[in-house]
Amino acid sequence: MILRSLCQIRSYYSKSSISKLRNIGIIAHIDAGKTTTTERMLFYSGKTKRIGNVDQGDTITDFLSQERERGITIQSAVISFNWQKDFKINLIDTPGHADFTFEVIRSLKVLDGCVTILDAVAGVEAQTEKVWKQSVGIPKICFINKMDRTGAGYSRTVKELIVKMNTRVLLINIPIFSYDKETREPIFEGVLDVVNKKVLKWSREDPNKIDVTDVPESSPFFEQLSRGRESLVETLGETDEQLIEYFLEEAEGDYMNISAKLLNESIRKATIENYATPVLCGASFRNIGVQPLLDAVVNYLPSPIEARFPNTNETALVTYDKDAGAIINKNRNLCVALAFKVITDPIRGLMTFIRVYSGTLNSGNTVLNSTTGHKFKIGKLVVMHANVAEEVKSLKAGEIGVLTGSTVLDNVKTGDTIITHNIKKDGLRSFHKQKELKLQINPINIPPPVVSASIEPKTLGNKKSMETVLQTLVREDPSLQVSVDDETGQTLLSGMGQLHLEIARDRLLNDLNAEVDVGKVVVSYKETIGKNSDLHKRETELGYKLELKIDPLYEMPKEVKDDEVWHYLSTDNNYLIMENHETLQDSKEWPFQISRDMVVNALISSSMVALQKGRKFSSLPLHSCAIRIKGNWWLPLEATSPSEFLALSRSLILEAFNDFREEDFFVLEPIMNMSISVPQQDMGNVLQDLTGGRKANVLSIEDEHTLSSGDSPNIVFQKIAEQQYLPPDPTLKNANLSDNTHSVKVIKARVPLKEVVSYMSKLRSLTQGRGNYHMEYHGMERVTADRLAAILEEI
Ligand SMILES: Nc1nc2c(ncn2[C@@H]2O[C@H](COP(=O)(O)OP(=O)(O)OP(=O)(O)O)[C@@H](O)[C@H]2O)c(=O)[nH]1
Repeated sequence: MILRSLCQIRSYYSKSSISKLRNIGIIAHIDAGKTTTTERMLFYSGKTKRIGNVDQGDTITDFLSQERERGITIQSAVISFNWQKDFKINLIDTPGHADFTFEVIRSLKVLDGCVTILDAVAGVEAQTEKVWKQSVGIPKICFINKMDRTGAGYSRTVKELIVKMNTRVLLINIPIFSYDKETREPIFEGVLDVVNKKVLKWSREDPNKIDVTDVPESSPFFEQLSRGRESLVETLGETDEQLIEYFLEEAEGDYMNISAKLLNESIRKATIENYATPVLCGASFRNIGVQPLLDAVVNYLPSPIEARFPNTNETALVTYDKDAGAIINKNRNLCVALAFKVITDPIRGLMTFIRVYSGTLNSGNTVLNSTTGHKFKIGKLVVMHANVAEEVKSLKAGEIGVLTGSTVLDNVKTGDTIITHNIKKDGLRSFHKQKELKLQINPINIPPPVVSASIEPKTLGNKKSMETVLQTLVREDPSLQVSVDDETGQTLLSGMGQLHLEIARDRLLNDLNAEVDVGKVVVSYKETIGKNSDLHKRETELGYKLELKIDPLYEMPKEVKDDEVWHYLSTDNNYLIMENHETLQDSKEWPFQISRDMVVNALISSSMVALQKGRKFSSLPLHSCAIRIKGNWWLPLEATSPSEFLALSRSLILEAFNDFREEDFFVLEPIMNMSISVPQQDMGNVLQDLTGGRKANVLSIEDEHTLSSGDSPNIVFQKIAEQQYLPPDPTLKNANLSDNTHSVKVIKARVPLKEVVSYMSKLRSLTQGRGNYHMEYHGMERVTADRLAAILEEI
């Protein structure tokens, strides 16, 4: 039997088009098979006529030359396709490497649901754990991929999932195997569909062909099916009383008598409420299991009207209409969208990806960027199918599309909110000034950069064009930072890791044709202060008054006191703290000609310049400092520009810095959390190398599939994992667990980044190419005395 959509579950929910939209992301650890699975999804949906392969570098979503060369995803691609005829899926394939975490975070912001792909051999890996935690609140389904590999463990992975992610699971399908006639080795060939009570076996020759059979009592799969159903109903019953009622009365206590329709409704509810995670399995590379996964996406993940609304700066009343989608503050004319990604296409130019949350965005509309306060007219709107664009007249609530054209250039950046009128091309005036025009979807936090490289123009004549291409690069990827040293004039490009900067370098040289020299990747060190400055005050004849001091910021307070406001100074854990104004706090009137925002911005700007300069001890930017402004500042009522106030604050901050002497400064370095997988037999060598020259602080050593995960395990979920029905893992039966050569250990350690910048080649040589590691930023710590001299030399 040949089927496109296996379950063919007719839609039982509302038929409006928005209810048939799914904005989903594929998230996982590097190499779990995200791109391979996406390619199959595109093929089965009819979007492509042939299946692309990562290993041959011809996939649809990894279309950048660097992605194809390296076989990894670097930027998240957005692609739209249909499933079960009229469901539309907007899918984002996100990168798995930790250096591109920001790319994942900004995608998560606009997703309503996620598919988490796990490698059945490796289980729940470090990056999956991290992304899972970052996507808290977003409903997920799990796909256990690579079931065809030796050492695949379906049940082992499910157990890890429950314990490490603290989630209940709903086993939608279970793997089935045939056995090689000679070796008796298990061969993965399909799934037992627990919901629809079918066995599905995929043809090896024809990727479209599936053999679908019933499971009568005489079938060898019957026992697994009935236990699987029992487990499913029991888990769902804990939250769905109606299902239990039906089970006891209509189904006469027989798990087999509950219809697929009813089960699917209950699974959908449990998933959207984040009560449990549906789990499916397959081997995308062998084209097994992808169609049921697509069915699960439309059946279980939320549409935009069921998804949670993102946090906003002002409280917004959000109601949902089945046709119009989200309506904010009962204003049906209000369109709110978020720009979540900017790319520069060689042909189309600047493209700004947006997600519409409420209302309709029409091409040609005048819009307000509520983050910057700029108004502008938008040009053409398009919807992307990986790198192919389709022009559309409008984008409705829930949809993801792209703003194109020159008007976008300086008007929108990643994280900005756009407001416009649904119908009128220029209807902004009809909105409430404070309520609607001030509304912002909370910005995307950018993680701090930890490495940098110098960039120099090849000739002086190339300087201007270098600045322009660097601007393009940072506009596309705000997790890259460009800074210029005032004194030496040197430009530094900083990023999340070595790979991040290597990719940026390739992009600069090959795609943007920049005539520049890029220096070696070096660690970004910072410095901090060990004591408070005195209080510095000044009053000028013109009537300006300011009083401030500088404090070290060892730890952020859990809650900010009522009598002060904290402003984050964009990076390096620095803050401007403004104490409540002694006179202004009780009066509603703002007496000055210049606005409150201008005053705050002047203080922020002078603080940032002073802190960035550092250069007290070792010319490094300052980190973890707070500039505290006393509440008695003043400026002439008639002043129309903040420039005097800016100059005063700048000189007072520099004066306060003069209180510190050399011994009051400390150099800080980035410390990384590492998770290193090594064969047991090589563990001694790897540990010796880590704790010796690399100064690692080893936190734990665990078996690869340990369930403790190093953190304090949640007893409730450990119990749930013990009670969960799990079928046997035939592929693990033959594995000799006492054989050390096959056992993999995971070393968790904290290591200074400097000591592991090019660790991969060393690890590979210590483990004959079998070791692997994952690392992520932990925080900044003081450089130990024994390493300080060497580091100062390096700077
Ligand atoms: N045996 C087997 N290999 C697979 C399967 N799925 C993917 N692979 C292989 O695993 C490797 C990684 O696959 P990708 O699809 O690039 O993984 P990814 O998660 O997209 O990787 P990044 O984008 O770099 O994070 C490739 O060599 C694939 O051919 C599978 O089902 N079985």
